[in-house]
Amino acid sequence: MTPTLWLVVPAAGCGRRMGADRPKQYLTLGGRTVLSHTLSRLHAAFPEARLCLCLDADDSHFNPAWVPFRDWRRVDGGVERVDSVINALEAIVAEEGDEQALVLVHDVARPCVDAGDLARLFAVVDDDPVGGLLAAPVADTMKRDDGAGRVARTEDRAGMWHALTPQGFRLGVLRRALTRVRAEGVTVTDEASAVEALGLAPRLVPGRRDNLKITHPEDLALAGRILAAQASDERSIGHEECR
Ligand SMILES: Nc1ccn([C@@H]2O[C@H](COP(=O)(O)OP(=O)(O)OP(=O)(O)O)[C@@H](O)[C@H]2O)c(=O)n1
Ligand SMILES: C[C@](O)(CO)[C@H](O)COP(=O)(O)O
Repeated sequence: MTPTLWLVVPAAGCGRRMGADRPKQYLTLGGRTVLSHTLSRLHAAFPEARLCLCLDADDSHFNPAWVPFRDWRRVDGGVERVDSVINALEAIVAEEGDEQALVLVHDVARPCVDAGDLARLFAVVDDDPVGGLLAAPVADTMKRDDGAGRVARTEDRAGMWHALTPQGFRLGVLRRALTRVRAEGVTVTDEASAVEALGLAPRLVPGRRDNLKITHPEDLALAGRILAAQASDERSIGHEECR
């Protein structure tokens, strides 16, 4: 039997760096919330997946109408991202008997994720014994600061990648990795770091650099321009196909 595909969307953050009057996933682009855009992108790529949405227990902004999935459930987020994802995995384990179920974890703050990237990531992680993540090769020169606003040194950018999301792993591997780093007090900012701490090497799946994580105020307008450009490209491709 084909293992189930689960999508975990951490959406319980407060958007401190955005500094808005609400969590950034509830800011709007083109009249729709960031959360709605992100879930629509994931649903277009994986309409039959099962969704586990991590929301703050006191979230007063969420509207279930923004969830396009037929099979979805809400779990309470945790203090940190890793706690939110672990809460989702525990809810999945309670429903899913198969540790081989594939779990893709995607930030709600990444609404511009490309359908082709999603398809390529799924194809890789569905056929890999470890799993992997979308990532973009570093194209800028990278500086390490001295803590006082000056350059301490330039880092070698060869072989450096920006980790993006989704990041995809088998349920058993991911649950073991995240619970272990939390138990050991190891701080991780993505799922792949926890899997690496098991001594495993996730696959790097090259992804588009416009898979932006909305983090700072200027990112919102940039994400809006990316979404508009992607929509325009889709319309022009649609016209081409009609000719
Ligand atoms: N306790 C947390 C913290 C973060 N997230 C989610 O993890 C993703 C990436 O986190 P980040 O971009 O840091 O979002 P925030 O934590 O909201 O931002 P900030 O750090 O600026 O507060 C976001 O989709 C966020 O909603 C979560 O589900 N639970
Ligand atoms: C998971 C992630 O998006 C990969 O780059 C990133 O680590 C999230 O970091 P944040 O500080 O929680 O936004």
